[in-house]
Amino acid sequence: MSKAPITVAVTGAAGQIGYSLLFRIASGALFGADQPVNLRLIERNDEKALSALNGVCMELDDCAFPLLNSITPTCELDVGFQGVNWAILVGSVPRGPGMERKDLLKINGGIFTGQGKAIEKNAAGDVRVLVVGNPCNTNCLIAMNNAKGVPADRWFAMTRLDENRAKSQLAAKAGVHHSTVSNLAIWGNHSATQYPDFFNAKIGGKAATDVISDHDWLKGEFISTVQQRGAAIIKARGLSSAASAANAACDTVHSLTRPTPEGDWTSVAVCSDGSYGIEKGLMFSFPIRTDGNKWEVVQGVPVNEFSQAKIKATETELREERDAVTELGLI
Ligand SMILES: NC(=O)C1=CN([C@@H]2O[C@H](COP(=O)(O)OP(=O)(O)OC[C@H]3O[C@@H](n4cnc5c(N)ncnc54)[C@H](O)[C@@H]3O)[C@@H](O)[C@H]2O)C=CC1
Ligand SMILES: O=C([O-])CC(=O)C(=O)O
Repeated sequence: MSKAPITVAVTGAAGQIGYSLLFRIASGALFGADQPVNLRLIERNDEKALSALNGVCMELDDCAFPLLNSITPTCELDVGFQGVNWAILVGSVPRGPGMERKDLLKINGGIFTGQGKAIEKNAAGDVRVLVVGNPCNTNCLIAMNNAKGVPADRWFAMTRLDENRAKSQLAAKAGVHHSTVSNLAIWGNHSATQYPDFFNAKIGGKAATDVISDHDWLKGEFISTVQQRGAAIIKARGLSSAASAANAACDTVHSLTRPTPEGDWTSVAVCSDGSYGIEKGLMFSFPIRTDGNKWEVVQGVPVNEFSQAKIKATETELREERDAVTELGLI
């Protein structure tokens, strides 16, 4: 191992997503085949959760991953976030059938105040944070506002699963492979108001609206399928999506740490700087580009009347969530 290891904290490490995610991180899927990693695995201070975490650590040991430099299982936030370069915040309660993700705010919101504070106190100077636990945009807002010493451009909430789902739906409709779909922006909240922007998406380099002639499908069923995909998986599996969520977390970190392919963009929720008229400070999913270190919201993406209405609706929901957590005293 020639490179210095990257230290990654994962909360909820013994949960469903953790069980898929940790093995991908340890095998090099996020940071590359020559990049060693230290894993700091955080769970609740609960006998069952810590026993499960112990089992996961045993399995990580049993993989003998060449890139895995160390594993630190803990329920102490000060230990878990010590010196971390990346914090992936998964630990929180998933929703059940019939719930919206924002119904989890009261249950999960409080987790992110303490974690924000502990990240500010203990993490490395270059820390970047990806929030996966739902409702992820507003949980990220809570953590960020409890860690004012960590710059706002280091905080991300995951909408990549929505981007991947939308690409897969468009590809299936067009009868092509999903790898040919690009420029798929998810705007707004990781919720039923998100807007998967088919107007700017491309299939094989052509406008998706030229390749797919059924515009009623694009404006209706396509959007609602992507918005409701999480609920559909909960209904089918009895549990929320875990492997695809872990995969999307890997994709997110991978995309944020490497230059974005020319002409394309990726979707992730970031702290709004007012681009596209979105209220500053909300954690809002935009099309972004990066050089692997510094990212920027892609400017000048055409937003027509239809898109504008959808983007406003998801912004309104995020304002409401922000107001709710303000009232709860979490920010
Ligand atoms: N942003 C996205 O696209 C997606 C987000 N999710 C969300 O991810 C979260 C986790 O999902 P699963 O892994 O399936 O749930 P899970 O219930 O299988 O695992 C959650 C784990 O978090 C732990 N945990 C709870 N509170 C904690 C705390 N304060 N500190 C550390 N660990 C804590 C639990 O002990 C458990 O092991 C849920 O909120 C779910 O809704 C799930 C899929 C996609
Ligand atoms: O739907 C849920 O609650 C889990 C999730 O965020 C997703 O699958 O997109």
